[in-house]
Formats: sequence, C-alpha cells, structure tokens
Amino acid sequence: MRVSLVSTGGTIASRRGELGLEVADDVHDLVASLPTTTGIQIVPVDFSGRPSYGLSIADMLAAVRCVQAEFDSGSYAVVLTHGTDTLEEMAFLCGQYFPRDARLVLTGAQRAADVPDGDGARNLADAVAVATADVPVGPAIVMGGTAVAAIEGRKVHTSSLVAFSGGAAGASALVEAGVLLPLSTPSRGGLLADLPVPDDLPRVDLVTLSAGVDGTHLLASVEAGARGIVVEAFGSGNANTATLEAVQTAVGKGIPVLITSRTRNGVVRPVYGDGGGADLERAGAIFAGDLTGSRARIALALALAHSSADDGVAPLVHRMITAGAPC
Ligand SMILES: NC(=O)C[C@H](N)C(=O)O
Repeated sequence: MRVSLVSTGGTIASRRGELGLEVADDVHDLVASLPTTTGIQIVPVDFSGRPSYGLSIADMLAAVRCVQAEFDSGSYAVVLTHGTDTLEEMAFLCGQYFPRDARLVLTGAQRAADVPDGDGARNLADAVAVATADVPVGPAIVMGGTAVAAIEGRKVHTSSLVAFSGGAAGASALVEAGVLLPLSTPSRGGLLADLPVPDDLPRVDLVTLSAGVDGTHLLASVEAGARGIVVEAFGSGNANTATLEAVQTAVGKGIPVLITSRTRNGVVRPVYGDGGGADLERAGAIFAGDLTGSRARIALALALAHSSADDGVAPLVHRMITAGAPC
C-alpha cells in the first residue's frame, strides 16, 4: 500500500537555530522517524520547508495540487505535514477540494523535532494509521491522539498537544498506539472535489470587532481592494452603528460581507436592531452559520472563485455551511 508523505515545514520539522526555531528537517528526516510498518510503502515528497505563518493562500493551493497529484499517481493515502498556526486554513481548503471519504490526513507538532518530549513522531505515526485505517474517516487533522474533520478543524490551544478541535462536530476518531476508534465521518465539505484548483483566490479580509470600534478597518479593506470581507462580530452576530455604515458601503460597492462571531462557538443569527444582526442582514450581509472567522474567510474566497456573477456567493456559502451537495 503506497502512502505519500508530503512535507511543507512547520514545527514538526523545526529545530532551534541562532534566531529561534527554524525549519531544519526535510521529508526524509520525517520518514526516518516513522516505525517500519509492514505493507506500507512511504513515498516522500518534499513540497517546502516553511513555517505555516509565512504561507500565502497561493502556497496552500499549490500544496493542494501537490496532494492531488499524489492521489492521481496511485497513492492509496496521503499524509501532509504542516505548521499548526495556519493549519485550519489549509485543512478547510483540503476539506472542500477532496471528497468526504478521501484518505488525506494533515498533521504537525506543537513541540520541535529536537526536544526530548516532542510530539511530532507520534503524530506522524498516528496520521499514517488514520490515513490507512480499514474504514476511511475522510480528510482529517490528527494531533495529540485525536482526529477531527479537516473541514471543521480549528486551533484552540497555543501549546497543548491536543491543539485542534472539531468544534460542535466533535472528533472523527481517537487514535492510540496505532489503534483507531472511529467516531464520525464529515457531513460537510467535498463541494469542490471535481473542480480545478486555481493558482490563487480573490482577496478576502477578516475584521474583528471590539467594543467602541468604528468602521476604519472595514473601510480600509474596501480601499485596499478586498473582493470580500468577513466580520468577526459580537455575540450572535451584532455590530454597532459605525460598523453597520461601513458594511452598507462595502455591500453597496458589490463586496460581499460575511458575518461570523468572535466568540467562535455557536451560530450567528440576524436578531438585534441598533447596529445588531437584523440591521446587518438588512444591509445585505450574509450570516455564516457556525463558521469561525478564519474558516469563513476561506469559504468566502472559494465562493468568489467558484460562483457565477449571476448567482453571487450566497448559494455556495450556504451549501458550505449546511452540508450541501458537491458542485
Ligand atoms: N506548531 C507549529 O507548527 C507552529 C509553527 N510556528 C507553524 O509553522 O505554524
């Protein structure tokens, strides 16, 4: 059974250098850390050696195409190693561009490769176990013995070894010493699995609100040429009157605005007046269900790239939130 290991960098491949932690290991070092497993042939693919906080969306799309090429050339499963800081963006892209039953696992580490109690080797072995399990769990992030659906995953801790949560969807599986306990398969994602992966996505900015904020940042995004804007609003999806005016300006210029919540849990709903969600909806903003801001940003960029001008972005965004059928 052929399993491709695609490495992009991140802490799993980092060691202490003169200026701090730096990516130092390549894919062959990662392969060397894996136990030999009978029947599994690891194919090493050195995609890049960079921290994830330095990756652009174009870099991530290139990695998606690299993973696709591995499946196309006959790999049974693919494991992608990646820095954890922006793994949720990468995972959301993978969750949409690969089918819901794809044997694709993303993993990384919270601790560098040169510390005695590192987590990288264990995560990598767990990722191979999940990717090659008898029953596929679908595109997943595996860290700290827990698999969560790639489409749902978000980083929830700066240093804990169980760094990712599947939000309300929970875990897809638990993995312990190579033994897998499957719990659920993704009910969302896979919408773009049959579409070509573009070189880049339209610019979408993310603006987080805080008490007393005015519309400066939102309007700066309009000026900077954002094709879409995601607002991490208050509570259940509320802003204030200054932000409302900026949203009206953006929508008036044909720039879609998605509303999420800075609380990062639960769904947003257009309920309140006085600059609240009901006013934002009347201004033409789109409510993004339970998507967190960073995942909604990728969702909107994908919707801008894959929707027709006639339809607009709302139908595809809605299908991403509600487990709609693939395009
Ligand atoms: N744990 C990590 O991988 C963080 C790292 N700084 C990154 O590349 O995202």
